[in-house]
Amino acid sequence: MLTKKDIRNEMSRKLDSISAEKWKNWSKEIADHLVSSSLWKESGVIALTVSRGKEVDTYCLIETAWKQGKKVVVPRADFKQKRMSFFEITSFNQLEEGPYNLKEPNVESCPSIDPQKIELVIVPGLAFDKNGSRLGFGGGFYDRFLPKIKAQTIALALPCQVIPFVPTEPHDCLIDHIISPAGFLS
Ligand SMILES: Nc1nc2c(c(=O)[nH]1)N(C=O)[C@@H](CNc1ccc(C(=O)N[C@@H](CCC(=O)O)C(=O)O)cc1)CN2
Ligand SMILES: Nc1ncnc2c1ncn2[C@@H]1O[C@H](COP(=O)(O)OP(=O)(O)OP(=O)(O)O)[C@@H](O)[C@H]1O
Repeated sequence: MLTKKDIRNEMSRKLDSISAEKWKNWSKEIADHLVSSSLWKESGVIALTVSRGKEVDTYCLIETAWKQGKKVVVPRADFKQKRMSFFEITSFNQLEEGPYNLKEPNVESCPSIDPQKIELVIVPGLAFDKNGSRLGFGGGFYDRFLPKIKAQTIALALPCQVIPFVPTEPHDCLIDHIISPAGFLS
C-alpha cells in the first residue's frame, strides 16, 4: 500500500507537470462551482488559505468574497506548536512572506478572529478521495483545527488530486465536500 509520504511525493511531481494555462482554467472552473453553491452564498465569514504554487488559485476567490461583502480570514501557522490562528484581511497588502513561501497575514494590521465565527472553511490539501479523506503537507494543522469548529468544510481539487483512496489515521478529519473542475464530488 502507498504510504502518505509516497502519495505526497507523487502528487508534488504531478502538480509540477501541470501547465500554467491548465492550472488557471481548472482553478476558474472550480471557483465558478464554489461561488454558485448555496454554501458559499450563505456564508458571510469564509476561511481560506492563500494559494501557493499549483494549489487551486484562491486569489480570485478572495477578491470575489470581498466584492460580495464577505469577511475573508486566512491562517497564520505556528510551525512549533503546529497550530493556526486566523486573521481577517481586507487587502492583499496585509500579507507577508512566511516560511515555505507561504503568504500569511501581518498580525499588526489584521484583527484576529474567533474560530467559532467562521461559517465556511476552504481546506487546502495535496490529495483527496471521494469519501472526504484528505492528505495535506504533513503538519496536521487542519486536523488540530477542524475539531474545534462547526463550520462546513470544502476542499478544492485539480483532477489529479482526486485519487481512489487516501490512507487515513484516527486523527484525520473528513472534509464535507470536494469540488473539482467537474463540480461537487460529494
Ligand atoms: N497555501 C497554504 N497555506 C497553508 C497551508 C497549506 O497547505 N497551503 N497549511 C496547511 O496545513 C498551513 C501551513 N502548513 C504547511 C505545512 C508544510 C508546508 C510545506 O511547504 N512543507 C514542505 C515540506 C516539508 C517537509 O518536507 O517536511 C514543502 O511542501 O516543501 C507548507 C504549509 C496553513 N497555511
Ligand atoms: N488532532 C491532532 N492531535 C495531535 N496530533 C495530531 C493531530 N492531528 C495530526 N496530528 C499529528 O500531526 C502529524 C501530521 O499529520 P498528517 O500526516 O495527518 O498531516 P496532514 O493532514 O497531511 O497535514 P495538514 O493538516 O497540515 O495539511 C502526525 O504526526 C499526527 O500524528
